[in-house]
Amino acid sequence: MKVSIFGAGYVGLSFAACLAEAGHEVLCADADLARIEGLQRGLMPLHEPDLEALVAAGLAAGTLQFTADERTACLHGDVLFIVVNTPADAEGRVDLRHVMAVAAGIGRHRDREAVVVCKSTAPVGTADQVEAVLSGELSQRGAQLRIAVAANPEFLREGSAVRDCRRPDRVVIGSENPWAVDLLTRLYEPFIEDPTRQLLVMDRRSAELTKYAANAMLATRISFMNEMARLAEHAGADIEMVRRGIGADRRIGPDFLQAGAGYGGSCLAKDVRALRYAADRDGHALRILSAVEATNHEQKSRLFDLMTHHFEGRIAGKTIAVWGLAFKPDTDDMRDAPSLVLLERLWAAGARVQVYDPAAMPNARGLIGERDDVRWCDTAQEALQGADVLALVTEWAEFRRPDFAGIAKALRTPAIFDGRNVYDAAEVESAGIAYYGIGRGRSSLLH
Ligand SMILES: NC(=O)c1ccc[n+]([C@@H]2O[C@H](COP(=O)([O-])OP(=O)(O)OC[C@H]3O[C@@H](n4cnc5c(N)ncnc54)[C@H](O)[C@@H]3O)[C@@H](O)[C@H]2O)c1
Ligand SMILES: O=c1ccn([C@@H]2O[C@H](COP(=O)(O)OP(=O)(O)O[C@H]3O[C@H](CO)[C@@H](O)[C@H](O)[C@H]3O)[C@@H](O)[C@H]2O)c(=O)[nH]1
Repeated sequence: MKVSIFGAGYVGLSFAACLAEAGHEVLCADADLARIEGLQRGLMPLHEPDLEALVAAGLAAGTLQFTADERTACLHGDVLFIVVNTPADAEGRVDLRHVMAVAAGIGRHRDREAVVVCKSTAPVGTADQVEAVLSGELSQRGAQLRIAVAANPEFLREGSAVRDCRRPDRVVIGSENPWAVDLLTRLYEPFIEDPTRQLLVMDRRSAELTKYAANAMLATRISFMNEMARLAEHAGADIEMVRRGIGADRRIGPDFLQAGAGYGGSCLAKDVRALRYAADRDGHALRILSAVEATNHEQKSRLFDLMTHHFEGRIAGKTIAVWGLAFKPDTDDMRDAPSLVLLERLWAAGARVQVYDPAAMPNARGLIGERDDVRWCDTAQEALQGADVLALVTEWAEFRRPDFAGIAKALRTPAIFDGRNVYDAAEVESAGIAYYGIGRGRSSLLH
C-alpha cells in the first residue's frame, strides 16, 4: 500500500519505518528541512532502539523515502497519516495548528480520493475539524473528491517504539466508514496476530477519547503508587513488596505500578492536562486527575526532599552526581523529564551537579546550556568523582548493577538516592553507603 506520513518525530518515524519493513511504500514528510535532509542521508534525529537500522533498511530497499515537500507527500499515499506534534499549554489547551496545517495542505494539493488518518493525540472532535478544514479547501478550488477521515491514536512508548509498532497490544480504528476501516485493517495486517483481540473498530470520538483515557489511567496508576510510597515510608513498609503484592492480582496486573521520581515525557502530563481541561470546560470536572497531577508535581521534588533531609538542610556547596537525565531509559527525550526539576531545585539551593546520561546529554545540554554549577560527564564513573552523593533518576540498564565498592570509594560522603527503586537497600548499605529509595520503609525519613 502507498502511505504518506506527515511528521518524522518519535512516532511518525518509527511508524514509517515499521510500515516500510512490512512492505508498504512509505513517504515520510516533515516541515523541518534539516531533519529530512539528515534522514535522506541516514542520519537519525532521535535515539530509539533498533530504529536506525530499520530506517537504513527501508532506504536501501526503496520502501522508505523522505521529503520536505508538502505537495509530493499529499499526492503519494492512498492513505495519509497526520503524526505531528500536538502540544498543550499550561492549562491544557491543545494546539492543533500543526494538525490543521497538514489537513489544509491535503485539501489544497490532493488530486484523487484518499483516507486521511489522524494519529496525533488530539481532543475529541479533532477528526471532525480535520474533515471541515479539508472540505473547506476542496470546495474553495471546486474539487469533489471522496475523502474519509479516521482517528487512529497511537499507543507506542518511547524506548520501545519499534517493538510496540511491530506488535501492538491493540490498534484502535476510529471510523464508521467501511472503505476507511477496510483499508486500515489491511494496512495493519502484518502487525496483527489475533484480529478479534487486537483490532478495535469504533466511532471517531470514542477512539479519540480512548487515547486520553489510556494515558490518564496510566498516570493515575503511577500517582497512586507514589502516594502509597509516601504512606509506606511513614508506616515502615516497603512499596516494592506492596507492588508485588497487588500486582499479582490479575484484576490489577503488575505493569505501571512502579513508584519513583514522578512521571515525565511528552505525553502523560500533557494528555492528563488536556483531558482535565476539556472536561472542566464542558462542566465535568475530573477531580481524580487534578489529584494525579498534584501528586506528580510533588513527586518530582521527592529526591530533593530526601537530600534536604540527609544533609539536614545544608545542601549549598554540595556536589551531587546524577545518573540519568532522560525521562525514561532508552530514549534521548528530555521533554518534561523529572531530572530537570531535581537539577533546578539543587541549583536553587546552591549545589553543583555532575551529570551523565547514555543518550540524552546533547538534548539536555541544548536545553540547559552551559553554567558553572553543572559538569557534563562522559561516563557514569566520571560523574561520581569528587561528588558527595549519587542520585539515580533514570534506570538505564548500565546503572542497574554498579560496583558499589567503587561508588563508596568515589563519593565523599557515600549515599545513594535511588529515584527508581532499582537497588537492593541491604546490598548498598553493606558497601558502606547510605540508601534512600522511594517508599522503602527501612530507609524512611522517620527511621
Ligand atoms: N512520543 C510518543 O511516545 C507518542 C506516543 C503516542 C502518541 N504520541 C502523539 O503523536 C504525536 C507526535 O508525537 P511525537 O512525539 O512524534 O512528536 P515530535 O515532536 O517528535 O514530532 C513531530 C514532528 O512533526 C513535524 N511537523 C510539525 N508540523 C508539521 C507539518 N505541518 N508538516 C509536516 N511535519 C510537521 C515536526 O517538525 C516534528 O518533526 C503527538 O500528538 C503525540 O501526542 C506520541
Ligand atoms: O510504573 C511506572 C511506569 C512509568 N513511569 C514513568 O512514567 C513516564 C512515562 O513512561 P512510559 O509511559 O513508559 O513512556 P511514554 O513513552 O511516555 O509512553 C506513554 O505515553 C505515550 C504517548 O501518548 C503512549 O503512547 C504510551 O502508551 C504511554 O505509556 C516515565 O517518566 C516513567 O519513568 C513510572 O514512574 N512508573
